[in-house]
Amino acid sequence: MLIALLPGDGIGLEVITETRRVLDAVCGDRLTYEEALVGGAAYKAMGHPLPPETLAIARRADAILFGAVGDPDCDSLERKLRPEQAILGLRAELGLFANLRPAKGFKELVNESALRPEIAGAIDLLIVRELNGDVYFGEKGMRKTDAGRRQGYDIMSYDEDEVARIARVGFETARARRGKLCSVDKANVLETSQLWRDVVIELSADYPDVELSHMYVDNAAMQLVRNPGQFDVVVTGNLFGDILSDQASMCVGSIGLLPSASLDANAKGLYEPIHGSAPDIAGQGKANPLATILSAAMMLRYSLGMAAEADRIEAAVAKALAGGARTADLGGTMRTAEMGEAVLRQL
Ligand SMILES: NC(=O)c1ccc[n+]([C@@H]2O[C@H](COP(=O)([O-])OP(=O)(O)OC[C@H]3O[C@@H](n4cnc5c(N)ncnc54)[C@H](O)[C@@H]3O)[C@@H](O)[C@H]2O)c1
Ligand SMILES: CC(C)[C@H](C(=O)O)[C@@H](O)C(=O)O
Ligand SMILES: [Mg+2]
Repeated sequence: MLIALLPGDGIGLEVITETRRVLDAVCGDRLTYEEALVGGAAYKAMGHPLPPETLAIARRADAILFGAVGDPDCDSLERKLRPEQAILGLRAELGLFANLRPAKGFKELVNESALRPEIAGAIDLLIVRELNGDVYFGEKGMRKTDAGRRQGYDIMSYDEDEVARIARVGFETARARRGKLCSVDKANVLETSQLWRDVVIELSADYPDVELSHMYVDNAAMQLVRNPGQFDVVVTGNLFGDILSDQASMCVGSIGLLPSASLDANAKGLYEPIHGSAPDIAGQGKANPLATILSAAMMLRYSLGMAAEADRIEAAVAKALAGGARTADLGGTMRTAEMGEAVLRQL
């Protein structure tokens, strides 16, 4: 099976290196890789953050393993040339509309969580984030007001089909887990959210076995910290899901722990940590590679039909943590490669 390997920028390279070692140990030559430049690295070498060659490799691969994009050197570029356009472009071009971001506590880490141990111990939720629409992909620009003042705008919109297809993913995943779905919106203010809520309620007739609730996003942010154990599956839009998933990572212990899958209608997927290129620690061997290693496990399970191998990797990560493996984000002193080795030892 062919994997498109896209390390990207900053710590993306470091966390992909460790993940590749783990995949080699578990899958050997059953996986082959085509590596390509993406993000700031691609812009610097080829003048575009998502060169056609990279997109072609992503299209023909069975799955895509992605590090992170983002490079401060590119901050002054016009928006369409910035590194982040690469990940947005891949999501749009490949129709990766369903972003699954699981946040599951490790019992060994309850003391590293930002929450009290008894609350952190209860977190086991899945954020199902819509990934092809919302304010991310609406018309945007910069214009002048009648008074001659600069005005930036980004149009937020969802149509009912976009809402329905992600809501179905929410219902189906809730059905396969603990049967609870919380739809998060801002229906007290936004028309997009009112439509979102209406469509979710209409669909719920097909899922009488799923217990549906609705929550405004501001309350959801608070409830995630107060009592994350109340959530099973959370389905939400692109922007709210982006923010809530970073927040959920600190309930578990670190942003360096949360993996993700971005799936199309046929479960072809891109797999990446939820974090970015972390320029503040890039190149220093400080990054926690576990989010990417766990993303690779999701890849094996969802796109490659290798569930037993995925289980092995997840068990090895849990054992490494149980054995005291800690990078700096978890209050320890291990370097990125040492954390990779701690996982390898458990395999
Ligand atoms: N999917 C992606 O490629 C993606 C995701 C998020 C941000 N970004 C981009 O990354 C760049 C940096 O953004 P940011 O600083 O807001 O977010 P970030 O996630 O890169 O970093 C936020 C903070 O968390 C820390 N951190 C992140 N991952 C870590 C890890 N694995 N181990 C230890 N610490 C970790 C960083 O050091 C930083 O202090 C920006 O260009 C942004 O657009 C890309
Ligand atoms: C880099 C950025 C475009 C991206 C997003 O907002 O989706 C990131 O924050 C993420 O969570 O993957
Ligand atoms: Mg994000």
